[in-house]
Amino acid sequence: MIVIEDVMVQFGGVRPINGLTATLTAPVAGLIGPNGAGKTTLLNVLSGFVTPVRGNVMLGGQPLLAMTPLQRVRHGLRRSFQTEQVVEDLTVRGNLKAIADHVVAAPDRHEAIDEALTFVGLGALGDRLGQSLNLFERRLVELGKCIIGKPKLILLDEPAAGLTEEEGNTLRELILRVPAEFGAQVLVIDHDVELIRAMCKETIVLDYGKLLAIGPTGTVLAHPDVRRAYLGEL
Ligand SMILES: Nc1ncnc2c1ncn2[C@@H]1O[C@H](COP(=O)(O)OP(=O)(O)OP(=O)(O)O)[C@@H](O)[C@H]1O
Repeated sequence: MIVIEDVMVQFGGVRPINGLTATLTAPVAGLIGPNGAGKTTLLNVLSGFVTPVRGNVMLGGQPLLAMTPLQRVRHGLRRSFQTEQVVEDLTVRGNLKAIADHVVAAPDRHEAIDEALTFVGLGALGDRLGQSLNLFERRLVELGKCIIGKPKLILLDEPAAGLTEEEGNTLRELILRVPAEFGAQVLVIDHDVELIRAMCKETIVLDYGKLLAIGPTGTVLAHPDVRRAYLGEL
């Protein structure tokens, strides 16, 4: 469960997050909003790259904001980025080891990496270099990195962007299995409303840094303010 209390982020005169209070409990939750709504900034607050001027964030009952990004990773926070972060001159296994080294005890690392590779279907590609991977394989490596070492919360920024429909569906099915199989909550940012509808039981909508709506995804997407602000309806 993520609890966000009165969070404000200020960059000069801009407030990309402006007094946001919200609690997300669904195993797979969605985060949507128009361009510039503050979605990426909220992910940056959760992962520790942006420090709010005020507010509080709790993950699994523990306050996050006092932790460094690495402490948050050790506390169970994982993140994938819009542009995937696969290291080109490491193998697939090496990419997973880079995170396992921080979050899994040495004797258990090999098994944790094998488990993640098998889950994402890259068992046969463990020795391939990052630079030889296509976009879908890179997304799978990213997801593999996210599930290593008892994650509590996985933040996915547009996980299916640029993938074919079939690849997107495969990734979606894997993401939906994560809460039950790895015990982590997943928060997905995406502009694809149908993807959010298909994946997320609960959705939060931001608009200019403020909460526009939160609740069951179907209810939220039918909300007149959301349809106006986000879906462009009058
Ligand atoms: N480092 C920064 N300095 C100044 N302004 C920033 C900074 N980062 C973000 N902003 C501004 O904060 C606002 C929210 O940006 P953010 O990237 O969080 O929105 P977003 O909802 O993720 O948008 P998109 O869907 O386009 O990725 C925008 O007006 C943006 O220009």
